[in-house]
Amino acid sequence: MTNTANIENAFQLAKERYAAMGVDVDIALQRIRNVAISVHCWQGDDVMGFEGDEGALGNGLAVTGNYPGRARTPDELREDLQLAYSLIPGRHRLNLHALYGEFQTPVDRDQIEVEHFQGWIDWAGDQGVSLDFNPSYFSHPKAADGFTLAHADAGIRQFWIDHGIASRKIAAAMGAAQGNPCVNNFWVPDGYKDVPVSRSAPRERLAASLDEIFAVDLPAEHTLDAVECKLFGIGSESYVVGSHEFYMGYAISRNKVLCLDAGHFHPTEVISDKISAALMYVPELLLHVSRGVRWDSDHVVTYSDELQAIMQEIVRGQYLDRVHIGLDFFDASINRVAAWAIGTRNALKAVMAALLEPIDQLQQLEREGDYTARLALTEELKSMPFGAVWDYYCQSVDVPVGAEWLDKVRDYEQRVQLHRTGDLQVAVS
Ligand SMILES: C[C@H](O)[C@H](O)[C@@H](O)C(=O)CO
Ligand SMILES: [Mn+2]
Repeated sequence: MTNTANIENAFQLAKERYAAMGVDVDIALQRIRNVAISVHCWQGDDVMGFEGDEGALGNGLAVTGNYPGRARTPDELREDLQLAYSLIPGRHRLNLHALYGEFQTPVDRDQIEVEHFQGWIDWAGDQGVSLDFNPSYFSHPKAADGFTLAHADAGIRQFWIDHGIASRKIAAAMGAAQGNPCVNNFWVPDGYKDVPVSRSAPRERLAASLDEIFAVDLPAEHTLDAVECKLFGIGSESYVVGSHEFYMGYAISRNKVLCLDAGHFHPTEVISDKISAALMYVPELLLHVSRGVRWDSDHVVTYSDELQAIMQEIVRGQYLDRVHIGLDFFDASINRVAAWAIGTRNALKAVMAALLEPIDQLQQLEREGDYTARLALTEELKSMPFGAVWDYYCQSVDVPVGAEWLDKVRDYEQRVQLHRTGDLQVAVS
């Protein structure tokens, strides 16, 4: 058990150390309270959704592991999310995929409507959580050959165009209900396993399909369209239609939000270096903070160098109001609520560490060419008592300090998750 007074004392000492460096810890604490992470619903149920078809996950996405306790219904997922949010300091968002609608009868993707998400909208209102959204271009018979919006068949393309249009209406309704924009992110898996002989034709079709989807302007205060690029996927190893260059150009020319997923580039390439460059040309960014291990494996986010670099870039560049921070991982080999808690707490810890840097001083040293001091100070920062500030923040907002949150997950696992045996799909006949 942590001791409240010890945490307070450690915090006061840490505050003095930071003040000596020119950092006002109280300002950092005020700022972190306004950082809302978009927590992805799909970690809770292994990206299965509630369409009732028990269809296998497909189109480049794969979840491995068989840890018990997967959420099988919207109510179970909401209950799990409520526990996760209670373990994470601050007020955060929920990122919902279209296949998580609540359907009483089978509803195909081109027919989804706001009513199928009303349960989520009501729940989010009650919880004080804002929603983000995504059309789902995977795990569907009309995506079985790996193509959707870039399909050579006009009928299949139209089906997916209609899905995209439907998703925008739902996102706009969510934004109107919550009073802030719902970011609606388009990830389209289309690509070839082997080397294509026309790389241009699918790209031309994808651009034309997206243009049709985005033809109607929707109020920016309700919804923002984002587009997510990818280098390769399972089954699209040789060619992905929506590559980085494709979507960078698309987002710039159509004034869209560009989504950068940390797992969607060559393993030696990092998105931390792309943020400032992309923000020179696109209005806003959406990040999918993820962790690729050798490939886009969507491992739970850890407190890695790259996670720290991403948050440093956002804070150092004063981009907190232009970057939407979302998460994207799915691990079925550990407790799924714990996965959310670990990944989201890490993302926030990295934001907090970035907020505790003496940025003006560091940037002045750089301008003056004093790279010796720049390196010396950035290295000293690594052993500053940032953990004491983080613990105090958790305590001050009544969230478990340190690994205390794990006891709550263990208790919930025993009482609730381990009783979820078998697949209990919503009744869709
Ligand atoms: C389920 C998500 O939309 C998906 O993970 C996508 O964002 C992605 O990153 C695909 O590789
Ligand atoms: Mn992603």
